[in-house]
Amino acid sequence: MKKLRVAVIGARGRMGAEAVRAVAEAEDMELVAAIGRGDALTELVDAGAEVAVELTHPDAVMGNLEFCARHGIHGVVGTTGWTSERLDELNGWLADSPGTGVLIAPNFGIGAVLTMRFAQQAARFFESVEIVELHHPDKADAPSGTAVRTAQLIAGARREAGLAAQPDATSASLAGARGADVEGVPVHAVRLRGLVAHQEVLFGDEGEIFTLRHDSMNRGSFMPGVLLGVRRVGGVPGLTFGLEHFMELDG
Ligand SMILES: NC(=O)C1=CN([C@@H]2O[C@H](COP(=O)(O)OP(=O)(O)OC[C@H]3O[C@@H](n4cnc5c(N)ncnc54)[C@H](OP(=O)(O)O)[C@@H]3O)[C@@H](O)[C@H]2O)C=CC1
Ligand SMILES: O=C(O)C1=N[C@H](C(=O)O)C[C@H](O)C1
Repeated sequence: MKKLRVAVIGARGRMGAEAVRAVAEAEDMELVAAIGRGDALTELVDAGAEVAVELTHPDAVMGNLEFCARHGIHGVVGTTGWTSERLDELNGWLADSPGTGVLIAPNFGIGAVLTMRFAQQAARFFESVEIVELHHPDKADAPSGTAVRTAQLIAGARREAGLAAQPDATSASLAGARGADVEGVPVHAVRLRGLVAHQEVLFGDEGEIFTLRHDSMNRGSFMPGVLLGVRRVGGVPGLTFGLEHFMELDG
């Protein structure tokens, strides 16, 4: 069997180290490069990497992906901090490199992807919704990429259903007390030693509260999603946003 030649960028980080282990143990993959800060990206080309798993930092991800796109190396990206401007730039590089695929997964956890899907489905039935995401205190970005994506999906479903803005009579508050406003959905970020990655989506209506909760108890929980992305990305040129597109959720 021909093995997929896979590299990890950010290999010495919390997620990167886990990904190095998962790729090395996968029977259909060969780990050909483990790139850390200060290592040359040309190692990817020298090693003949077909897919690069990118798990670094919002400040580093764009340079790494530009290099990969230029060299026809597919990307599986967990790094957060995505804006529409960044996605446009990435799409530009991919347009110049037809055949190259990039998957950006706000969350590789299967349960987290399902939470996002269920939240999207529930959104039109409830007047109010708020998101609480809870993470370890070493995380660089807030709110989490998962929470932003969840809020965007909920907001889109509310718009489609013609729902009005949520009720909120707050007229005096301390800055931040009502969370970040992501397309009309309040998102609250908790940073606490002992946590890994957790999210609650709270829906409310008259006399009824509906809560969706997902907990990643360790970073091994993300690895089945990472490996799924690595196996599938080469067959899907261009940008794919969200692991759900590789999970056949609709059939
Ligand atoms: N999509 C998902 O399911 C998940 C996504 N994440 C995201 O993945 C990213 C990484 O998270 P995590 O592993 O916890 O973070 P860490 O800080 O533990 O790891 C990041 C690693 O990337 C390295 N790094 C920074 N810049 C570069 C660069 N230019 N080239 C190569 N390596 C670089 C860092 O080196 P140094 O230590 O020297 O700075 C560090 O080793 C974050 O954006 C996080 O939000 C995390 C978990 C799950
Ligand atoms: O930094 C993390 O740890 C995580 N980052 C991702 C995010 O921002 O959503 C995914 C998961 O929540 C863990």
